[in-house]
Amino acid sequence: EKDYERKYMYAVRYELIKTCKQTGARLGRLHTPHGVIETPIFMPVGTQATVKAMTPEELKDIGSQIILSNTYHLYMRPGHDLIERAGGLHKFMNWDKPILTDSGGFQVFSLGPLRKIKEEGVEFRSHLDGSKHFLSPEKATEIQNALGSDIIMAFDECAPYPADRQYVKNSLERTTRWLERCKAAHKYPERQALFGIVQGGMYKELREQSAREITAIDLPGYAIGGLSVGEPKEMMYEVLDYTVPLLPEDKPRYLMGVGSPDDLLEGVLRGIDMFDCVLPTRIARNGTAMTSQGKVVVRNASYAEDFTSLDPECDCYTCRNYTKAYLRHLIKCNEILGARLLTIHNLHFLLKLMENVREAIREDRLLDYKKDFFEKYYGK
Ligand SMILES: CNc1nc2c(CC[C@H]3O[C@H](OC)[C@H](OC)[C@@H](OC)[C@@H]3OC)c3nc(N)[nH]c(=O)c3cc2[nH]1
Repeated sequence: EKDYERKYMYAVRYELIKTCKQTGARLGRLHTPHGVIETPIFMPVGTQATVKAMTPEELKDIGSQIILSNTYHLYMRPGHDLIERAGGLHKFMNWDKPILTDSGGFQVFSLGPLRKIKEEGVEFRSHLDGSKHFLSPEKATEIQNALGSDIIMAFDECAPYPADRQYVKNSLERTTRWLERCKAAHKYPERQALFGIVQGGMYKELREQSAREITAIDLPGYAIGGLSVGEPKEMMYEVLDYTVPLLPEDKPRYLMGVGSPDDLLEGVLRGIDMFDCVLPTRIARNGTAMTSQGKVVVRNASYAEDFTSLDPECDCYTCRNYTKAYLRHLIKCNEILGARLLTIHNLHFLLKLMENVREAIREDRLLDYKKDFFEKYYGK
């Protein structure tokens, strides 16, 4: 039975190991064609088939189990057909662990006025040369089939924030129809897991409607979309409070576009298993580090002669070998090594945070861990 399910029912199978007695947090394993992923997990973002400034070996050294890449960007450049001819995204970027790709929905919607939404799909202009393009559920699925990612996301509309109730209702109902079309167009369900995405904005009844409609479609996993779009943190947590319980316990739950350390912890407490965010890599390139003592902006003059390591409690390559003064120098000179060393540290920091979270769940002490972390990182 297990083997049958493993081989033929789903490309990705979630194994719930335990639920933390103190909270709703879960410890799990995600079995994929490219390996097993321990959850809760933070997934580094590699938009253009690379996690910026990192080699695959460095990503593995810091504990990355899965990385993300972007359908919209890869379709635009170098083209999903070229990547297919290269043997698929894993081969093209020399990454033999799991890959998750977004459907491009979020990207084309964030292109703003350049795009027109219709039942058929979305017409938009390329951010590179202004040429006209069209993305539909079928096209987004075809692109991800060509890329060969282990987890592919449904083509959805991430409603803007704020958005009026009727708009959000029409949008979520179209997203459900689009999910049916993605599932019908999906060529390899036995080796690429299609995840549905729950929408519904910040409206309780609409979130309940979307969760009902999306989970009525049998899939290997489900995401909560339409959050981390500028709404207040408390609002996002409230939406999670009433949306997560509507998702099936035996499938992975992915909160898209989240997040900062506090959002990761608050999401885990509410039963989320998977997260992605550009934050750690993006702020690294601007010279900001996430450390056990909170954020450190190495560019600040106060670090000019600070010959201590970035984070006394961190054992990453950067913290073992370089000082704040040297990192500040590299960032001030806009040296590539500066971006590399801070990216290594920030990704290691978040991956280590999630490893500590998994251990805390295992030992039923996640609330205590969260309290300690908040006091040290946020000073509260
Ligand atoms: C930040 N708040 C945020 N990001 C949302 C992403 C995109 C995630 C996407 O966000 C970047 O693309 C722009 C990342 O590339 C830079 C992508 O990684 C490859 C990542 O793909 C999973 C959403 N994607 C879909 N399909 N649907 C959503 O409702 C949604 C909501 C998000 N909120």
